[in-house]
Amino acid sequence: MTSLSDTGEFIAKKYEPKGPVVLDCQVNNIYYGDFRAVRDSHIPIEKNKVTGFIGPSGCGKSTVLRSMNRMNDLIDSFRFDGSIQYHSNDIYGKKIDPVVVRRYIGMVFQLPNPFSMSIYDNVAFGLRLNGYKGDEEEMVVKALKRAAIWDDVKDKLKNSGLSLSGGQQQRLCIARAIATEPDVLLMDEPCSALDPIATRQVEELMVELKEHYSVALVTHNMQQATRVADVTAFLGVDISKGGRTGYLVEMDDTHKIFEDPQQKLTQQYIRGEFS
Ligand SMILES: Nc1ncnc2c1ncn2[C@@H]1O[C@H](COP(=O)(O)OP(=O)(O)OP(=O)(O)O)[C@@H](O)[C@H]1O
Repeated sequence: MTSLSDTGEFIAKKYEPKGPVVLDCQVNNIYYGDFRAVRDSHIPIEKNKVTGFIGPSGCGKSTVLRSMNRMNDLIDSFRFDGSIQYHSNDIYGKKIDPVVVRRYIGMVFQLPNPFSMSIYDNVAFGLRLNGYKGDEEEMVVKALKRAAIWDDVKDKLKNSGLSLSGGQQQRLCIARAIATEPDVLLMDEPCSALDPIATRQVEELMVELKEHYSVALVTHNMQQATRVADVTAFLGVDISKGGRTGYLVEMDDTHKIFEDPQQKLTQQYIRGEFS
Protein backbone atom coordinates (compact mmCIF):
# COMPACT_ATOMS: atom_id res chain seq x y z
CA MET A 1 0.00 0.00 0.00
CA THR A 2 2.78 2.42 0.91
CA SER A 3 4.34 4.43 -1.90
CA LEU A 4 7.10 6.98 -1.60
CA SER A 5 7.93 10.12 -3.56
CA ASP A 6 11.40 10.80 -5.04
CA THR A 7 12.35 12.42 -1.74
CA GLY A 8 11.34 9.30 0.21
CA GLU A 9 8.18 10.83 1.64
CA PHE A 10 4.87 8.98 1.82
CA ILE A 11 2.37 9.74 -0.94
CA ALA A 12 -1.24 8.60 -0.88
CA LYS A 13 -2.59 6.12 -3.39
CA LYS A 14 -4.36 8.18 -6.03
CA TYR A 15 -8.10 8.45 -5.47
CA GLU A 16 -9.96 7.52 -8.63
CA PRO A 17 -13.04 9.75 -8.95
CA LYS A 18 -16.21 7.94 -9.98
CA GLY A 19 -17.83 10.92 -11.63
CA PRO A 20 -16.84 14.15 -13.41
CA VAL A 21 -14.29 16.33 -11.63
CA VAL A 22 -15.02 20.06 -11.40
CA LEU A 23 -11.82 21.11 -9.60
CA ASP A 24 -8.69 19.00 -9.88
CA CYS A 25 -6.30 20.05 -7.15
CA GLN A 26 -2.70 18.88 -7.32
CA VAL A 27 -0.61 20.28 -4.49
CA ASN A 28 3.12 19.74 -4.82
CA ASN A 29 3.99 22.13 -2.03
CA ILE A 30 2.35 25.03 -0.24
CA TYR A 31 4.58 27.41 1.68
CA TYR A 32 4.14 30.29 4.08
CA GLY A 33 7.57 31.93 3.72
CA ASP A 34 10.08 29.14 4.37
CA PHE A 35 7.53 26.98 6.16
CA ARG A 36 6.31 24.06 4.06
CA ALA A 37 2.70 23.76 5.22
CA VAL A 38 1.40 21.08 2.81
CA ARG A 39 2.98 18.66 0.34
CA ASP A 40 2.08 15.97 -2.22
CA SER A 41 -1.70 15.95 -2.16
CA HIS A 42 -3.96 15.22 -5.11
CA ILE A 43 -7.54 16.11 -4.20
CA PRO A 44 -10.13 16.08 -6.98
CA ILE A 45 -13.47 17.73 -6.18
CA GLU A 46 -16.25 15.85 -7.91
CA LYS A 47 -19.29 17.44 -9.46
CA ASN A 48 -22.44 17.48 -7.33
CA LYS A 49 -20.81 15.76 -4.40
CA VAL A 50 -19.69 16.91 -0.98
CA THR A 51 -15.98 16.29 -0.44
CA GLY A 52 -15.01 16.41 3.22
CA PHE A 53 -11.55 17.31 4.58
CA ILE A 54 -10.67 15.86 7.96
CA GLY A 55 -7.44 15.61 9.92
CA PRO A 56 -5.62 16.85 13.02
CA SER A 57 -5.14 20.52 13.75
CA GLY A 58 -2.48 22.10 11.54
CA CYS A 59 -2.54 19.43 8.81
CA GLY A 60 -3.43 22.08 6.24
CA LYS A 61 -7.14 21.53 5.63
CA SER A 62 -7.95 25.25 5.52
CA THR A 63 -4.75 26.03 3.62
CA VAL A 64 -5.71 23.61 0.84
CA LEU A 65 -9.34 24.77 0.82
CA ARG A 66 -8.39 28.43 0.65
CA SER A 67 -5.96 27.67 -2.16
CA MET A 68 -8.88 26.40 -4.20
CA ASN A 69 -10.22 29.90 -4.89
CA ARG A 70 -6.96 31.80 -4.37
CA MET A 71 -8.16 33.23 -1.08
CA ASN A 72 -4.63 32.76 0.30
CA ASP A 73 -3.25 35.20 -2.29
CA LEU A 74 -4.11 37.83 0.28
CA ILE A 75 -1.26 36.50 2.47
CA ASP A 76 2.12 37.87 1.31
CA SER A 77 4.20 34.86 2.40
CA PHE A 78 1.90 32.32 0.75
CA ARG A 79 3.27 30.35 -2.21
CA PHE A 80 1.45 27.62 -4.12
CA ASP A 81 3.39 25.07 -6.13
CA GLY A 82 1.09 22.77 -8.09
CA SER A 83 -2.01 23.23 -10.21
CA ILE A 84 -5.74 23.55 -9.73
CA GLN A 85 -7.58 22.79 -12.92
CA TYR A 86 -11.02 24.29 -13.39
CA HIS A 87 -12.57 23.56 -16.80
CA SER A 88 -9.10 22.89 -18.23
CA ASN A 89 -7.69 26.17 -16.89
CA ASP A 90 -5.18 26.34 -14.07
CA ILE A 91 -6.63 28.90 -11.65
CA TYR A 92 -3.01 29.81 -10.79
CA GLY A 93 -2.31 30.57 -14.47
CA LYS A 94 -0.63 33.93 -15.17
CA LYS A 95 -3.61 35.44 -16.98
CA ILE A 96 -6.23 34.36 -14.46
CA ASP A 97 -7.94 37.06 -12.39
CA PRO A 98 -8.53 35.82 -8.79
CA VAL A 99 -11.70 37.93 -8.54
CA VAL A 100 -13.17 36.01 -11.46
CA VAL A 101 -12.04 32.71 -9.88
CA ARG A 102 -14.01 33.59 -6.74
CA ARG A 103 -17.11 34.29 -8.80
CA TYR A 104 -17.16 30.61 -9.82
CA ILE A 105 -15.62 29.13 -6.70
CA GLY A 106 -17.36 30.71 -3.72
CA MET A 107 -16.55 30.48 -0.05
CA VAL A 108 -18.36 30.27 3.28
CA PHE A 109 -16.29 30.92 6.41
CA GLN A 110 -16.15 29.52 9.90
CA LEU A 111 -17.78 32.51 11.58
CA PRO A 112 -20.93 33.87 9.98
CA ASN A 113 -19.83 37.23 8.58
CA PRO A 114 -22.80 39.12 7.12
CA PHE A 115 -21.92 42.61 5.97
CA SER A 116 -23.30 45.54 7.92
CA MET A 117 -26.09 46.16 5.43
CA SER A 118 -29.61 44.88 4.79
CA ILE A 119 -30.39 41.20 4.28
CA TYR A 120 -31.29 41.96 0.65
CA ASP A 121 -28.10 43.94 0.01
CA ASN A 122 -25.97 41.20 1.54
CA VAL A 123 -27.22 38.75 -1.07
CA ALA A 124 -27.16 41.28 -3.92
CA PHE A 125 -23.57 42.28 -3.06
CA GLY A 126 -21.77 39.77 -5.28
CA LEU A 127 -24.19 40.34 -8.17
CA ARG A 128 -23.48 44.08 -8.08
CA LEU A 129 -19.72 43.49 -7.74
CA ASN A 130 -19.84 41.33 -10.86
CA GLY A 131 -21.98 43.84 -12.78
CA TYR A 132 -24.93 41.46 -13.09
CA LYS A 133 -27.35 42.83 -15.68
CA GLY A 134 -30.34 40.50 -15.20
CA ASP A 135 -33.19 40.58 -12.71
CA GLU A 136 -31.38 41.18 -9.41
CA GLU A 137 -34.43 40.67 -7.21
CA GLU A 138 -35.19 37.31 -8.81
CA MET A 139 -31.61 36.14 -8.13
CA VAL A 140 -31.71 37.34 -4.52
CA VAL A 141 -34.99 35.53 -3.82
CA LYS A 142 -33.72 32.38 -5.54
CA ALA A 143 -30.52 32.38 -3.44
CA LEU A 144 -32.43 32.95 -0.20
CA LYS A 145 -34.79 30.10 -1.06
CA ARG A 146 -31.93 27.74 -1.94
CA ALA A 147 -30.18 28.62 1.31
CA ALA A 148 -33.39 27.68 3.17
CA ILE A 149 -33.75 31.07 4.82
CA TRP A 150 -36.43 32.70 2.68
CA ASP A 151 -39.28 31.90 5.08
CA ASP A 152 -37.31 33.44 7.96
CA VAL A 153 -36.50 36.71 6.19
CA LYS A 154 -39.06 37.34 3.45
CA ASP A 155 -40.89 39.95 5.53
CA LYS A 156 -37.76 41.79 6.70
CA LEU A 157 -35.44 42.04 3.73
CA LYS A 158 -34.59 45.64 4.65
CA ASN A 159 -33.44 44.69 8.17
CA SER A 160 -29.74 44.40 8.87
CA GLY A 161 -28.13 41.02 8.22
CA LEU A 162 -26.56 41.41 11.65
CA SER A 163 -30.00 41.27 13.31
CA LEU A 164 -30.35 37.55 12.51
CA SER A 165 -29.44 34.62 14.78
CA GLY A 166 -26.09 32.85 14.28
CA GLY A 167 -27.62 29.99 12.28
CA GLN A 168 -29.67 32.41 10.17
CA GLN A 169 -26.57 34.56 9.58
CA GLN A 170 -24.67 31.53 8.31
CA ARG A 171 -27.52 30.61 5.95
CA LEU A 172 -27.56 34.25 4.80
CA CYS A 173 -23.82 33.97 4.07
CA ILE A 174 -24.51 30.80 2.10
CA ALA A 175 -27.20 32.70 0.15
CA ARG A 176 -24.65 35.47 -0.50
CA ALA A 177 -22.12 32.89 -1.73
CA ILE A 178 -24.56 31.16 -4.08
CA ALA A 179 -26.29 34.30 -5.44
CA THR A 180 -23.70 34.58 -8.21
CA GLU A 181 -24.34 30.92 -9.10
CA PRO A 182 -20.87 29.51 -8.50
CA ASP A 183 -19.94 26.00 -9.56
CA VAL A 184 -18.09 25.15 -6.40
CA LEU A 185 -18.77 26.10 -2.80
CA LEU A 186 -15.85 25.94 -0.36
CA MET A 187 -17.02 25.68 3.25
CA ASP A 188 -14.49 26.08 6.04
CA GLU A 189 -16.02 24.62 9.21
CA PRO A 190 -19.31 26.42 8.55
CA CYS A 191 -21.00 25.00 11.66
CA SER A 192 -18.28 25.45 14.24
CA ALA A 193 -19.91 28.54 15.76
CA LEU A 194 -23.47 27.19 15.62
CA ASP A 195 -25.64 25.41 18.18
CA PRO A 196 -26.74 21.80 17.48
CA ILE A 197 -30.09 22.77 15.90
CA ALA A 198 -28.55 25.37 13.58
CA THR A 199 -25.78 22.86 12.78
CA ARG A 200 -28.35 20.27 11.71
CA GLN A 201 -30.10 22.84 9.50
CA VAL A 202 -26.86 23.80 7.79
CA GLU A 203 -25.88 20.13 7.38
CA GLU A 204 -29.24 19.38 5.74
CA LEU A 205 -28.73 22.42 3.57
CA MET A 206 -25.31 21.20 2.42
CA VAL A 207 -26.85 17.93 1.28
CA GLU A 208 -29.51 19.88 -0.68
CA LEU A 209 -26.94 22.27 -2.15
CA LYS A 210 -24.93 19.52 -3.81
CA GLU A 211 -27.81 19.10 -6.27
CA HIS A 212 -26.74 22.45 -7.76
CA TYR A 213 -23.11 22.89 -6.65
CA SER A 214 -20.03 20.88 -5.86
CA VAL A 215 -19.09 21.33 -2.23
CA ALA A 216 -15.72 21.06 -0.46
CA LEU A 217 -16.12 21.01 3.32
CA VAL A 218 -13.50 21.31 6.05
CA THR A 219 -14.79 19.87 9.30
CA HIS A 220 -13.42 18.94 12.71
CA ASN A 221 -16.53 16.94 13.38
CA MET A 222 -16.14 13.40 12.09
CA GLN A 223 -19.83 12.65 12.56
CA GLN A 224 -20.58 15.63 10.36
CA ALA A 225 -18.31 14.17 7.68
CA THR A 226 -20.18 10.85 7.84
CA ARG A 227 -23.54 12.64 7.68
CA VAL A 228 -22.72 15.03 4.87
CA ALA A 229 -19.66 14.05 2.81
CA ASP A 230 -19.80 11.60 -0.09
CA VAL A 231 -16.03 11.48 -0.34
CA THR A 232 -13.52 12.21 2.42
CA ALA A 233 -9.90 13.29 2.27
CA PHE A 234 -7.88 12.56 5.42
CA LEU A 235 -4.80 14.73 5.87
CA GLY A 236 -2.05 14.03 8.38
CA VAL A 237 0.97 15.93 9.69
CA ASP A 238 4.44 14.73 8.74
CA ILE A 239 6.94 15.46 11.51
CA SER A 240 9.61 13.08 10.20
CA LYS A 241 12.04 15.77 9.05
CA GLY A 242 11.65 18.05 12.01
CA GLY A 243 8.91 20.09 10.31
CA ARG A 244 5.14 19.95 10.52
CA THR A 245 4.00 19.45 6.98
CA GLY A 246 0.46 18.39 6.12
CA TYR A 247 -0.15 15.79 3.43
CA LEU A 248 -2.94 13.64 2.07
CA VAL A 249 -2.86 10.25 3.78
CA GLU A 250 -5.93 8.74 2.16
CA MET A 251 -8.96 9.78 0.14
CA ASP A 252 -11.94 7.60 -0.63
CA ASP A 253 -15.70 7.28 -0.41
CA THR A 254 -16.69 8.40 3.09
CA HIS A 255 -18.05 5.03 4.16
CA LYS A 256 -14.75 3.40 3.11
CA ILE A 257 -12.66 5.94 5.05
CA PHE A 258 -14.73 5.41 8.19
CA GLU A 259 -15.47 1.67 7.92
CA ASP A 260 -12.49 0.22 6.09
CA PRO A 261 -9.59 2.69 5.92
CA GLN A 262 -6.50 1.38 4.18
CA GLN A 263 -3.90 3.37 6.09
CA LYS A 264 -3.03 2.70 9.71
CA LEU A 265 -2.88 6.43 10.41
CA THR A 266 -6.44 6.87 9.15
CA GLN A 267 -7.61 3.97 11.36
CA GLN A 268 -5.96 5.53 14.40
CA TYR A 269 -7.46 8.95 13.71
CA ILE A 270 -10.96 7.56 13.14
CA ARG A 271 -10.68 5.57 16.39
CA GLY A 272 -9.79 8.82 18.19
CA GLU A 273 -6.27 7.66 19.09
CA PHE A 274 -4.94 11.15 18.26
CA SER A 275 -6.48 14.50 17.37
N1 LIG B 1 -1.05 32.91 7.43
C1 LIG B 1 -0.20 31.96 7.84
N2 LIG B 1 1.10 32.23 7.99
C2 LIG B 1 1.97 31.29 8.42
N3 LIG B 1 1.60 30.01 8.69
C3 LIG B 1 0.32 29.68 8.55
C4 LIG B 1 -0.66 30.63 8.11
N4 LIG B 1 -1.86 30.02 8.06
C5 LIG B 1 -1.65 28.75 8.45
N5 LIG B 1 -0.36 28.54 8.74
C6 LIG B 1 0.26 27.29 9.20
O1 LIG B 1 0.04 26.30 8.19
C7 LIG B 1 -0.27 25.05 8.79
C8 LIG B 1 -1.63 24.58 8.29
O2 LIG B 1 -2.61 25.45 8.84
P1 LIG B 1 -4.15 25.28 8.51
O3 LIG B 1 -4.89 26.35 9.22
O4 LIG B 1 -4.32 25.16 7.06
O5 LIG B 1 -4.44 23.86 9.17
P2 LIG B 1 -5.83 23.20 9.54
O6 LIG B 1 -5.69 21.73 9.30
O7 LIG B 1 -6.94 23.88 8.85
O8 LIG B 1 -5.87 23.48 11.11
P3 LIG B 1 -7.10 23.62 12.13
O9 LIG B 1 -7.82 22.32 12.08
O10 LIG B 1 -6.44 23.87 13.45
O11 LIG B 1 -7.94 24.77 11.67
C9 LIG B 1 -0.20 25.25 10.31
O12 LIG B 1 1.08 24.85 10.74
C10 LIG B 1 -0.40 26.74 10.46
O13 LIG B 1 0.25 27.24 11.61
